Amino acid sequence: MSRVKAAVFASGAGSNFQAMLDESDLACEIVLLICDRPGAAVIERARKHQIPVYQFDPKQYATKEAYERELVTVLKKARVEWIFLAGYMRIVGSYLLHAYQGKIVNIHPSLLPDFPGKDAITQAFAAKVDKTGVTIHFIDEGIDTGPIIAQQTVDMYPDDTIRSLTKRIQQVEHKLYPKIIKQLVQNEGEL
Ligand SMILES: Nc1nc2c(c(=O)[nH]1)N[C@@H](CN(C=O)c1ccc(C(=O)N[C@@H](CCC(=O)O)C(=O)O)cc1)CN2
Ligand SMILES: NCC(=O)N[C@@H]1O[C@H](COP(=O)([O-])[O-])[C@@H](O)[C@H]1O
Repeated sequence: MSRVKAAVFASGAGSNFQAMLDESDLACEIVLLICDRPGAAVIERARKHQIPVYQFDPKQYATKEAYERELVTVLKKARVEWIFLAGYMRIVGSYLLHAYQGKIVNIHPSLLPDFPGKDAITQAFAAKVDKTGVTIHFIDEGIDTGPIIAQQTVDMYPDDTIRSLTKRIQQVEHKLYPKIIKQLVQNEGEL
């Protein structure tokens, strides 16, 4: 029986995408990388693993729905059932949300609801909290407001820099995301 198919959406370095590729027992098959940033390092990671890449430039479209309609056509043609956002820096609009209701998951580098948005690590560092962490959640129309699936804390130390904190957070992400993906896919969205 063929595995459930998934797509990853990413905009940057792609270390979480790489962690999924390196996981031998992910329970789903990553069949497509969607990237909104031509030249992003994540694209080369996909190429090295012979994963098809669909690149798009949002600035070439009049509206978010216009490019999301194209994305959904590509996703459905590839029989994608799950979408995992991994450093995808676009707000997912209602068209894509409804096409994949309850099947779009995001990873965020803070203990939501603390520090939502694009610069969570910088926010936590500036707030001088003694711990932060990682959140994996379903997405909804809001930003980082969807139902939380899993969280793991990461301690902060007085001599931390943003770089050292980011490294520890991403070490947690690279273990937690593949683990949660496997559980979600095997349990059809339930944990
Ligand atoms: N509908 C949702 N979409 C996304 C979510 C979400 O929770 N709901 N999570 C984000 C990831 N993210 C932070 O966690 C985030 C990404 C992008 C933005 C943002 O303001 N993007 C702007 C501009 C992007 C750009 O200039 O490159 C935009 O897309 O209009 C905020 C938070 C992923 N998507
Ligand atoms: N707002 C969402 C957000 O900040 N996501 C964060 O982007 C990074 C992507 O790294 P990667 O490209 O190396 O996987 C990850 O740390 C992820 O938590």
